[in-house]
Amino acid sequence: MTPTPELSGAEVCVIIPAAGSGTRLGEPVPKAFVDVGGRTILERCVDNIPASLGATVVVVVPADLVERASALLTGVRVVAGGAHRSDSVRAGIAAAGHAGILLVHDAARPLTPARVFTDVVAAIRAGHQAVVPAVPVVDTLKQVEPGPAGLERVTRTVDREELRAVQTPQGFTRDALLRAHADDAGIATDDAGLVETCGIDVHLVPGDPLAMKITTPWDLRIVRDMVGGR
Ligand SMILES: Nc1ccn([C@@H]2O[C@H](COP(=O)(O)OP(=O)(O)OP(=O)(O)O)[C@@H](O)[C@H]2O)c(=O)n1
Ligand SMILES: C[C@](O)(CO)[C@H](O)COP(=O)(O)O
Repeated sequence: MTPTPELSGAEVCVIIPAAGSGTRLGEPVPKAFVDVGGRTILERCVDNIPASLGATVVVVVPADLVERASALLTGVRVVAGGAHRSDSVRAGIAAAGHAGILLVHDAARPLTPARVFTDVVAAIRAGHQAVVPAVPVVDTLKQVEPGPAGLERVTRTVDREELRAVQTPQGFTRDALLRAHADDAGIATDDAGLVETCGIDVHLVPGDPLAMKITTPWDLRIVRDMVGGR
């Protein structure tokens, strides 16, 4: 892979979609604003972006929380998101200026190590258009169909050796991410999925267990235990 000269010094912008409601978490405030050990998930997420990237940061929050987020965070641009994750990412892209490398990083992954960010950016600078952190799948996976009396029926066991669980930050050249979102059919749960649909190759770097996403109350409990908070 030949490094792409125009990307070797390209500016990086990290877009943080944080406009979700956290339905599966079930807290009384939107997920990014939930407290973990005295600080919001969102503040922790922003603080984890390594300074060595020299990145600009765009945070996308629910429209009624733009002021609150702006007061909590310094040195970032805060904009209002939309109904779906991809709408919020598009609002972030619109506020990202002309950075040549765009990272999209869930606010819901507040413990992501710096190494994951730097590996993603290094792989983009090395010439890849789309780079995603991923971890092996450790469970045995079954494909199912609806069955009688509400019990699903297994149709087959999936070969987990061919599967990876993807995380964020997901990194893209500006052109790749813009193309993917211009064509968005609204079905992908991540940005790499939209990029794949455009026919652009997506490559993987090692993810990290600490880049786990807070989705359920159990995840929140784990993260609170890890930071020594309530
Ligand atoms: N309309 C939306 C929906 C999601 N997100 C963000 O996308 C990330 C990943 O989404 P997820 O963890 O699924 O968050 P929620 O959509 O809030 O969760 P749920 O599906 O349980 O409601 C989160 O940082 C979330 O804030 C967003 O910015 N705008
Ligand atoms: C972007 C993402 O976090 C990658 O794992 C994920 O796809 C978000 O959607 P989910 O439905 O909450 O998994």
